[in-house]
Amino acid sequence: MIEIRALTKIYDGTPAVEDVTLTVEPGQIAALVGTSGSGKTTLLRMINRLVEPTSGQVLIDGRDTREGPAHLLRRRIGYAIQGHGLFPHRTVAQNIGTVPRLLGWPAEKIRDRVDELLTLFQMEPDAFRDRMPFDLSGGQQQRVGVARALAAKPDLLLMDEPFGALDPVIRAKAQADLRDIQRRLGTTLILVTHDMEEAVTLGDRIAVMDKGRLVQYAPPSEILTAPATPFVRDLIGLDQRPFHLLSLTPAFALAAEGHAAGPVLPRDASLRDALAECLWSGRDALPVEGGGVITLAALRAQAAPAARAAE
Ligand SMILES: Nc1ncnc2c1ncn2[C@@H]1O[C@H](COP(=O)(O)OP(=O)(O)OP(=O)(O)O)[C@@H](O)[C@H]1O
Repeated sequence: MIEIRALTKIYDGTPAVEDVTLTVEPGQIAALVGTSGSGKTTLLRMINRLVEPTSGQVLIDGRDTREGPAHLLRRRIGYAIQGHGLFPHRTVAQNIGTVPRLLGWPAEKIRDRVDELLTLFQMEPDAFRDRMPFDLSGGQQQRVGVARALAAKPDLLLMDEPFGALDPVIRAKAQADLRDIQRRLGTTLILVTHDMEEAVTLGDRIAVMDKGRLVQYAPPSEILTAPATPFVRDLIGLDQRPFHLLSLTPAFALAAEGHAAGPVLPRDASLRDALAECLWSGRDALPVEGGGVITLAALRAQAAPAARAAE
């Protein structure tokens, strides 16, 4: 469990982060959102002490992160940033093996771990382990960056806009992969993002920052339907609210008795995907993989009442 208590960072008399308190339960994803300059990166970097707090505390599983040297703390915490930050003159395998090597893992164990992670990220180990970063596509570099952050099996992973540079298709895939891997490994994840859709689909809870302060910390559905301040409402974007709400629910959860013609919707597709498919194919109902159908009327009901309740 990550406990952030009254954390503050002051630069030249101006607070970048002010009195932030929040807890992230083990195995959960917290998404940090807010306008540019609201203190998200500073907050994230105080957790692994890349930035030293002016005051306040961070506890990881009850232990104050100020106990012991910062570089040892950082070996226990995965960290992935936008633009991946790979070492350009090291192979994919050397990049992924960076922290295990620092921790003194035997060479064979590191090799196995590198291959395991490459396989997990759907990059054939024989084809990729000896490549250099410049030989990879942007999406592959990004996945190697995340694999490197996960290499030493950290219980905690910090990510700062990890998918910011990716095109929408690769981005959606990378997000799905991350969620899958995070669930499988039980990693606690704190993620900075500019993208509300990413925060809604990945976050168990969303932390909204405004001018260095935490203004709301709640599950996505609550942020969307009961924004705590006008700032949070603006950040969500009122016109996007129904779509964000639909993104929260997988298709199988709304599938009801009935019959519908045409191609089947994957059971894990979101209701937003279902709406897009209805509109695009001109159908009023879609069959869902594994049984049942989703109707346009059900999608409308799902998107609307919660949105109206927030008015
Ligand atoms: N090393 C520093 N020295 C002085 N001021 C800093 C430093 N780092 C950050 N700041 C200031 O602290 C504030 C918060 O910055 P931070 O990078 O945490 O915001 P952010 O929400 O991550 O922004 P963005 O979304 O643009 O990355 C900004 O006003 C920034 O200028």
